[in-house]
Amino acid sequence: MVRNIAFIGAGNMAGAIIKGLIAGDYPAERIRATTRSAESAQQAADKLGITVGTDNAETVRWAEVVVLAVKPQMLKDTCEALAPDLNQQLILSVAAGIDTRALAQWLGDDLAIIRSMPNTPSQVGVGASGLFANPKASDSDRAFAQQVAEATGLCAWVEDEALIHAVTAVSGSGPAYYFLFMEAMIEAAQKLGLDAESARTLTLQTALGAASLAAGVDTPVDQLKRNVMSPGGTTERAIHTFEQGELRELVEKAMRECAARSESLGRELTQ
Ligand SMILES: NC(=O)C1=CN([C@@H]2O[C@H](COP(=O)(O)OP(=O)(O)OC[C@H]3O[C@@H](n4cnc5c(N)ncnc54)[C@H](OP(=O)(O)O)[C@@H]3O)[C@@H](O)[C@H]2O)C=CC1
Ligand SMILES: O=C(O)[C@@H]1CCC=N1
Repeated sequence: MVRNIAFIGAGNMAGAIIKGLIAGDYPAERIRATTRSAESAQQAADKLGITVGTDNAETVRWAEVVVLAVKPQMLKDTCEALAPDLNQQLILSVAAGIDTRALAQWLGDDLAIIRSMPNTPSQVGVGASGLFANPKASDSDRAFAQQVAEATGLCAWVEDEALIHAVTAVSGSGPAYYFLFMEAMIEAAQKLGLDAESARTLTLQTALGAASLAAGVDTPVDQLKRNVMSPGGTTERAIHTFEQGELRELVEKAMRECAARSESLGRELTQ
């Protein structure tokens, strides 16, 4: 299914999705985007190979699908300015925290609105998105949103919108947790004596290998972990150190904080 898609915002997240779509052979001439400044529009156009302008109204009138990809703090003003130019386009919002009820209030009550919580690995085709559709979205709207999400990776639907907060804590923000872990491993590897390049490549390949293995076999991750841990061996000492440092509790706490921030962001910005 090919529809004219307008991205309002062409930053990190929109750029990741657009790159994924184009890599999956979605026709570039059916994708346009806007930014605030002519300078950033030019930069995004050069980077993405699509038309990028600064005229939201014109771009939205051209579109059949409008993807809201500005920061949540900008969303209310952006939506209210767009509302007069909407004519039953499907709305896809990637903004954290802002629910479909608020979006409908700002954009128009009758609109089909689908929220997507994607992540930046979408730009290399390994994204993970959570999707929620309001009741106005048709099966074909849902199919289109799923097609966009699957062009950049995999997706899962939630039927309770509140679960988008949980999706944000897992996959939306999740890449940053792994990047932090990689950063910490690279730093520690250098303290153990490896040069910077070896520290980096060995860390990244290990992350890639572990994720590929976990995704590629049916074995549960705790068993995969045990497969690395020889009794009385080296890994056991490292894992024991993580457990003693209450890594699990810390991960749960961090993810609860993330979901709570998604909720409070929504409350703050939709009052
Ligand atoms: N980054 C991530 O990992 C994820 C982000 N998200 C969500 O994606 C959304 C965008 O985040 P991100 O891509 O990181 O943000 P960026 O700051 O990278 O991009 C924001 C973009 O919005 C543009 N913009 C701002 N105001 C307007 C406007 N009124 N009209 C048109 N364009 C406008 C900016 O243009 P200019 O440069 O000219 O200001 C810029 O291109 C957020 O709502 C975030 O919650 C969701 C999942 C993951
Ligand atoms: O940090 C944020 O608010 C956005 C939403 C999910 C990932 N980045």
